[in-house]
Amino acid sequence: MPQSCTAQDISSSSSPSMAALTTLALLAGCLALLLLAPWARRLVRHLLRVGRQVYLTLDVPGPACLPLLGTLPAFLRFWEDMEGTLLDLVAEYGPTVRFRMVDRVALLVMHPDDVQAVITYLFLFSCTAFGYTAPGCARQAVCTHPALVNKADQLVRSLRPFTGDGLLLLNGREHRAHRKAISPSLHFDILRDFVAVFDKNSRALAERLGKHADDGRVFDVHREFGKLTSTTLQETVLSLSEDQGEGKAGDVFNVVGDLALYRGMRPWWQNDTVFRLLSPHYEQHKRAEEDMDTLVLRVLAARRAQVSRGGAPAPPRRRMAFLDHVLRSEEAHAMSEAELRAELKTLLFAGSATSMDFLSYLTVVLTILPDVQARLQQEVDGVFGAPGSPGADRPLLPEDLVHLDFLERVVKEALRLAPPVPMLFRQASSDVTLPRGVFVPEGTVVILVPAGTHRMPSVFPEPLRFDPDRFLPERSQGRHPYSFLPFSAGPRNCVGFRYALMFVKTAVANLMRSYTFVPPPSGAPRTLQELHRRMQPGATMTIKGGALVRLARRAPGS
Ligand code: HEM
Repeated sequence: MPQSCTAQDISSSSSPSMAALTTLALLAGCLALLLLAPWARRLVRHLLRVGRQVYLTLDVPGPACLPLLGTLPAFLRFWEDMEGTLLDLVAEYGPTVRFRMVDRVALLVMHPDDVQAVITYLFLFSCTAFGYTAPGCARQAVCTHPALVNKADQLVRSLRPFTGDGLLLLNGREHRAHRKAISPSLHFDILRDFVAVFDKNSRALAERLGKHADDGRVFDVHREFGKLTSTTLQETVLSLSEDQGEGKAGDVFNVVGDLALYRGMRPWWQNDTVFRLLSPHYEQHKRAEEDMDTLVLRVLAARRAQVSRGGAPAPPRRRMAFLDHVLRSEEAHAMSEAELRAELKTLLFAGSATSMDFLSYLTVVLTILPDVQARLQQEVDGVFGAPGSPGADRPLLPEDLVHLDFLERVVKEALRLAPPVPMLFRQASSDVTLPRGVFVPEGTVVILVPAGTHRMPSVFPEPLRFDPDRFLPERSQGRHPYSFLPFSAGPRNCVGFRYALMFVKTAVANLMRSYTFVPPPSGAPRTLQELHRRMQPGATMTIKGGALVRLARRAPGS
């Protein structure tokens, strides 16, 4: 009779293989579940993508990686102290530096050849390697390659709640369409009309500053420039007069910039639910979103109604605000209400913090370099007459700006040394090789750092010296066209760069007509190097502790 097997036998004879099978089945089940869940699939895909980025950029030099965190601490250190670390990074690793963040690889790109490729989308690559040879081309050709045209997705996610999908964040066809609708409204002829507003508001600022000149006390000129910039933008973009506009708009834009960067830099705050439940900044974030909406909603609704009724008289051609131009343009009719709102918020945000921070930086530079300030005053007096002379008080006209050559060079040199937008973020939508041979895998974030490009001694000799005359035409000849990027370049350059230059020149000229900026007796930076150590990168570069100055009235005939 065959022996029956006992339970004991079963467990002892088959337990190892059964246990292994069960474990395997469980694992396979979990894996299948994971792969079926969309979020799990996304996660696995993302990890594979990042792994590929890491592997294919192993030969690009960069700081050493920590387990899990990668080079995030090194990147945040660089972010906190760009002045102190930028040149060291370049000296150690060269003009392309690789960072490995928690969830992606980022490459800092500073060499003008590579910069050109990134922002003009033109790539020099070996045609034969792609099995394609351009007519008349033996090995290399300039080919249009849109791989790096898109903004990095963290930037888009962190700024979108505030501005919506405006020019700064849009990609591809939508970007081109909006750009086409908006650019004509910032045309040179229209900007000439805005000079009257720039002049009126900066003279009002000069008047307000009189009290500081009289009491001789130290004050933070950044707040004043905030008011000047936001009032002027609201007037020229939305057609709001000073008392209709939102006086605190400048503060809102600063907060928005800081919050967007704070969130964009920290991968753990990317998820909306996590940010809402856990972040100490959520309430502030929500308020700032509401403030941005409030700024444009009221005006846009009223103006749209006017235009569609057709009854409201068009504002006189002179002083017509940007919004009035856009609403009357054919392209804008194709834009939805939400798109138009996003563009208005984008223009106000992009134009405000950049201009006010730059004016503050330039003013502090003038306190440190009295010779430059004296030369500026001399030039301004040559155009308007010395203080107290007949006509010295006349309004500034667009024609005057053409004669302020030295001022233009001072502005450019200040933009070179401290470009207000510290980093430009792009993300590779496919694999691409930069002209100097660095391979950029799909998904990699490419960060242009204008301050790094602007300090390459091969392009700007003695790069740390403030020398406005390096922008004289004879000294600019032969300079790489993509070595000076305060407004970026190419099809995604700053749409407001002419506006910004005219506005800044008008404001500085009007202040120089009446005042001399003087350094505070103590606690202020005494050298450019000290000033640069205090520059704090955010969405724009601000001065830690504010732009502290004193003001002295210029004596008649001085
Ligand atoms: C000193 C002042 C300014 C500086 C340094 C500056 C700099 C820049 C830079 C570097 C970019 C490119 C950003 C990127 O690629 O990520 C940019 C884009 C932009 N700027 Fe400015 N900007 C200034 C003033 C203004 C003003 C006054 C306006 C509006 C009136 C403006 C509107 C814009 C817009 C809409 C974009 C997005 C353009 C696009 O992607 O097509 N900016 N700006």
